[in-house]
Amino acid sequence: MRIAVLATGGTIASRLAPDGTLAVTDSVAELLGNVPDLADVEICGFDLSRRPSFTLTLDDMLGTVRAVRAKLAGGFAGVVVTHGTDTLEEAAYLTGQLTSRDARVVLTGAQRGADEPDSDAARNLLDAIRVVSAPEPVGAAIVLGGVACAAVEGRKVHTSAVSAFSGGPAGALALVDPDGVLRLSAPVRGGHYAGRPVPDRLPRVDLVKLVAGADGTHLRASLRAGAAGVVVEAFGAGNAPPSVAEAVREADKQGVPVVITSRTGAGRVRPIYSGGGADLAQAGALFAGDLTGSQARVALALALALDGPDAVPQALSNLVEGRRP
Ligand SMILES: NC(=O)C[C@H](N)C(=O)O
Repeated sequence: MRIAVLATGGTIASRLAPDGTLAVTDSVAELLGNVPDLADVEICGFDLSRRPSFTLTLDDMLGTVRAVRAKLAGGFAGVVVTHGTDTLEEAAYLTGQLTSRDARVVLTGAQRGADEPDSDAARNLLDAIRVVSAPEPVGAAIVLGGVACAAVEGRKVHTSAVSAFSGGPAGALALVDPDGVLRLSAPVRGGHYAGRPVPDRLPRVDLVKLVAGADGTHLRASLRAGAAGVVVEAFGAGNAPPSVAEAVREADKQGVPVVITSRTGAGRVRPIYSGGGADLAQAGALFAGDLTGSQARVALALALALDGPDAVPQALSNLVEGRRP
């Protein structure tokens, strides 16, 4: 089986500089230098960039998705992307929606630089290759710390631990260790835009997190900055005070969709509270099920780019429910 490894940078390709900071240094050849030969797996490496992921935009990530698709179309059975973990969840959500749900595509990274004595860099890359080349495809996934979770479910949940990614309520797709891959479940969502061209660029979509006492200031600032959509990480089951609902009404009048998620990070948002979520819905806000704020932001950008503003409510509901067109 031929596997392409696409390197974009991140800690997995970083080393300690003399001043104690981490900087991206390694090429894909150096990353692959630590990977032992695996029976029946031929690996080809490609350098896409050498950047920490906190500098990447969604448009940069679209470039990675184009490269993934090109390798799959060009005869590779699977693709591994090495990536910084800080924004891996955005890259994975984009990749997972723009490639088939059961594609052999795995994103990985590391939490400790390649030259730290207890680095997880080499192990994670090897695990990613094990998962992407497993006899039974696991589906588009994030692999770190011995766990595979669906690309469209994963979120970074720890700043420094090697088990930094969780599939959230959807859980794990598989466990991976030197004995191989133990499949646990199949992805239920993802692949929604697998049959569509990768957009040239994505519109600006902002994410506004609410704190106690918050008002509509930040939502209005996003409107002034030209956002084509805004996601709000609201309280609890999707609540916000009346001053935010007022700003939602203004956005609605301007034709800018506002999407409600929860800052809790798990569970569904529902417009059930009078003076809270019910008023947001009445003001025109859409509710994004159980998507996290950063997942909903990428989902909304994709929906605006590929379905158009009028179709956003239906597209968002399909993305939340995992319905494919
Ligand atoms: N662990 C990591 O990869 C974090 C790094 N700052 C990055 O996202 O590029």
